[in-house]
Amino acid sequence: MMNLTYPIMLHLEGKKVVVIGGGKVAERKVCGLLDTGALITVISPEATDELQKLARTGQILWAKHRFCAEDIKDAFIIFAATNDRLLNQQVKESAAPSQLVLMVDNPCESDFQLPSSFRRGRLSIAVSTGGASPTLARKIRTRLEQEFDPSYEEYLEFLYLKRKWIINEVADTALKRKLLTAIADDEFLFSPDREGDFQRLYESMI
Ligand SMILES: C[C@@]1(CC(=O)O)c2cc3[nH]c(cc4nc(cc5[nH]c(cc(n2)[C@H]1CCC(=O)O)[C@@](C)(CC(=O)O)[C@@H]5CCC(=O)O)C(CC(=O)O)=C4CCC(=O)O)c(CCC(=O)O)c3CC(=O)O
Ligand SMILES: NC(=O)C1=CN([C@@H]2O[C@H](COP(=O)(O)OP(=O)(O)OC[C@H]3O[C@@H](n4cnc5c(N)ncnc54)[C@H](O)[C@@H]3O)[C@@H](O)[C@H]2O)C=CC1
Repeated sequence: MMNLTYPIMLHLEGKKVVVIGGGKVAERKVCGLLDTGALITVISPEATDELQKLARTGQILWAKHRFCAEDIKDAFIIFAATNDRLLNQQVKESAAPSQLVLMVDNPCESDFQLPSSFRRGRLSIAVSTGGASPTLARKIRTRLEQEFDPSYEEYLEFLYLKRKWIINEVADTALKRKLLTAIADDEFLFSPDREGDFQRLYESMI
């Protein structure tokens, strides 16, 4: 029986992430890293138009040369995303055991895999098939995007602010618990007046 993977949400602000290769797959991995605050470097003699644009606008660094071991010094995460299987393997071998390496053509020997994911503000939804079928992961993600539509972004912001308020202002543990459960009810998702509904709920409980 194979070991299971462990889902995790990483804070990457200020962390060095190196992507070896500048093709379509490298581009997809890079796009998923934008807006995380990671310091992204692409190592590749060639790069897609989109990667070149990201380099021009300063969102990533592009080192226009072939991989050498020095490139991954101090990297927290490394994507070996070239079309050369041996080179991808060599990247893994050049890395320290504590560095997280993903080889795009070798899931079994990689330290992690990427799920298919989307965001609605503070809400992240990620789907993994453990390498069985990235296409199915994408299909499920597309289905979930319909259910968890863009209205969730505002809803999550409401939940975030109200939860913070409740934790800071409500001392009674039982009432706190009741309020935190109540704000996650569908009623607030569909409400045209969340603030008013919350005030009424709060007053009915105190
Ligand atoms: C193990 C994993 C490691 C990793 O993270 O890279 C991996 C590995 C491989 N992918 C391959 C192929 C494809 N990958 C995609 C797409 C995605 N691949 C992603 C993740 C993962 N891919 C990880 C497992 C995730 C899981 O299982 O759930 C997604 C979800 C996330 C992302 O990349 O950001 C993103 C969809 C994003 C989205 O749209 O939502 C497509 C479809 C397409 O391009 O449209 C195809 C072609 C069709 C097909 O194969 O199904 C190949 C074979 C290469 C070959 O030999 O041809 C390998 C290598 C192997 O399997 O050995
Ligand atoms: N994990 C995943 O999600 C997927 C993985 N794959 C795998 O990913 C590989 C790459 O796919 P694409 O991006 O479409 O290929 P591609 O051919 O578009 O790009 C390959 C890139 O690698 C770079 N490269 C080659 N040798 C290099 C070296 N020594 N140093 C630095 N860069 C070097 C090239 O300049 C090029 O930019 C495929 O061969 C396939 O095995 C394919 C689809 C999905």
